[in-house]
Amino acid sequence: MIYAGILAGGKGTRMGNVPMPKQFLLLNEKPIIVHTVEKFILNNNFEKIIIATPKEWVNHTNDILKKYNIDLPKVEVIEGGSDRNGTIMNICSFIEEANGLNEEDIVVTHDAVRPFLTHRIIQDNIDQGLKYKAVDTVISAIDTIVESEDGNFISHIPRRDFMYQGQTPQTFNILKLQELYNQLAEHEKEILTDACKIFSIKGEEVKLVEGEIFNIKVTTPYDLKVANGIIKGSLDQ
Ligand SMILES: Nc1ccn([C@@H]2O[C@H](COP(=O)(O)OP(=O)(O)OP(=O)(O)O)[C@@H](O)[C@H]2O)c(=O)n1
Ligand SMILES: O=P(O)(O)OC[C@@H](O)[C@@H](O)[C@@H](O)CO
Repeated sequence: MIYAGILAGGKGTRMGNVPMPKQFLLLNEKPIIVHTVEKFILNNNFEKIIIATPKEWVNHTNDILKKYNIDLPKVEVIEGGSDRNGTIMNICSFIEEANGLNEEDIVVTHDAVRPFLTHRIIQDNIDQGLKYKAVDTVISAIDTIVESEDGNFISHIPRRDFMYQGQTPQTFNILKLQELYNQLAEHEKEILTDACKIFSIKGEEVKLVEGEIFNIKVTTPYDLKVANGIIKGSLDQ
């Protein structure tokens, strides 16, 4: 079966002094998370869409799903984990307890705060996720990427045509993801900036699908301004 996991378990500390985690802030009069969930509801392939939020925001999330008429039987709100990968693992455990797991089951995980993903990106993740055990959504690096181990001097400049920037969705075979995550030592978990790295540090292949430059992650107050610009631009067209 095909599941969606919406990662909304963060506190949004880089957004600064705002009254609620950024996924609940309004973008064109609608919470960011609602924009995101609506994109997933439009794809009929999902058995369940599981949203994971901080414990104290579960009720609020259910309330806003009702308010925007997306409180469908296939949408579930659960408690997230203490870090992003912990949230993904909570979603996998929820699926396992609710429906059991078999070899073919996949989960399309997505940052709640990337509201501009497209139907094409979701479908490419599903199609490739059914063929490969892990899938990452990426765009080609635009700037030259400079590596510095001490923050003072360049240690390496990799070839830009080999460089990409990771976005989400990231899609996984659920049993394989659980197997690899459970093999990780604590020091390995600490260096994970996303879930595809769970596969890559274990030498497992991760298939790439093409993202979009506008599939931004709302992380800082500046990003919220950009996001408002993107929405306004799409309404003007
Ligand atoms: N324990 C966590 C931490 C993060 N996330 C989610 O992962 C996505 C991307 O993470 P990030 O932008 O870093 O979100 P925050 O952790 O909320 O932000 P910050 O690091 O600024 O506190 C967000 O949708 C966030 O809600 C999550 O589901 N569970
Ligand atoms: O929490 P951070 O912003 O450091 O990293 C999270 C991201 O790596 C992850 O959410 C994906 O968006 C892939 O970029």
